[in-house]
Amino acid sequence: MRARVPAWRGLYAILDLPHAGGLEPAAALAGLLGVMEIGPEKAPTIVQLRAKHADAAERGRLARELAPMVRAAGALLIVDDDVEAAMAAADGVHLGQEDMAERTGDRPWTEWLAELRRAAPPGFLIGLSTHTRAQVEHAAGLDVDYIGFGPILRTRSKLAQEPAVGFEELETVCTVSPHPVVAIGGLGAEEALRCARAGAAGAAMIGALVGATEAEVRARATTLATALRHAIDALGQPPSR
Ligand SMILES: Cc1ncc(COP(=O)(O)OP(=O)(O)O)c(N)n1
Ligand SMILES: Cc1nc(C(=O)O)sc1CCOP(=O)(O)O
Ligand SMILES: [Mg+2]
Repeated sequence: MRARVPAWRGLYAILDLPHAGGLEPAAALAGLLGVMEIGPEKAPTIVQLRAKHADAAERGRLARELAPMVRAAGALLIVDDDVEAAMAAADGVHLGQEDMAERTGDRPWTEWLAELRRAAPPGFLIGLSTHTRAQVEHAAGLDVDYIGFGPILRTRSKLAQEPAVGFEELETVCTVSPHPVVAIGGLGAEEALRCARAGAAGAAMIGALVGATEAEVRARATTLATALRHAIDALGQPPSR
């Protein structure tokens, strides 16, 4: 089985704050979105706000500030970790295995996710990190919209990382997962294209999108987004929504 291809296929840009290139959040985001060159194939289709060092109030403020820019570009804003900030201002949330364990405690994940679905607006996206085949198989029974799978290669952007899974395992996971797969971890342009050819719906990146100026970020994001969309569409499966 191959998962359906979502409309948001392509570049999944992670805006990791504080920005490693020293840019303010809005400038880094403007670069990612390629403001002057927006077209469905030239910009990331998803931007994730990942602000691990911000407190809840600051994360909420950032999500409210950035959401209109992301939406004006025709993309979706996902907030990492923070369900409350995501529900208040964004189009979805991304949760890791540890986030889920903390949130659910002794409760079944299915039950907690059903509650989240009921509370969330229609179309709200829920993403879940997976790092092993067992986690992918567990996720298959969960009401999530996509899984992150990685790290594909070792990453410099996350200290506490799981062992690298590699491209062959990604290809298998893309075949067995009913959910669209977003590949993550250690990806540059070449690696992202390999992920697309392995069947990933998206390639998520932090480091490959960092630049010291807005123009530099824009050049990186535009090139990557365009190449990825072409590679994914070349597989020939029409997007489902
Ligand atoms: C698309 C995507 N995939 C995986 C992750 C990692 O989430 P998590 O394991 O919760 O780690 P943190 O990013 O929260 O440190 C992600 N953020 N996005
Ligand atoms: C945030 C994150 N999660 C990962 C996972 O394996 O779940 S890897 C990762 C870091 C991705 O950054 P870069 O593109 O710079 O390697
Ligand atoms: Mg997390």
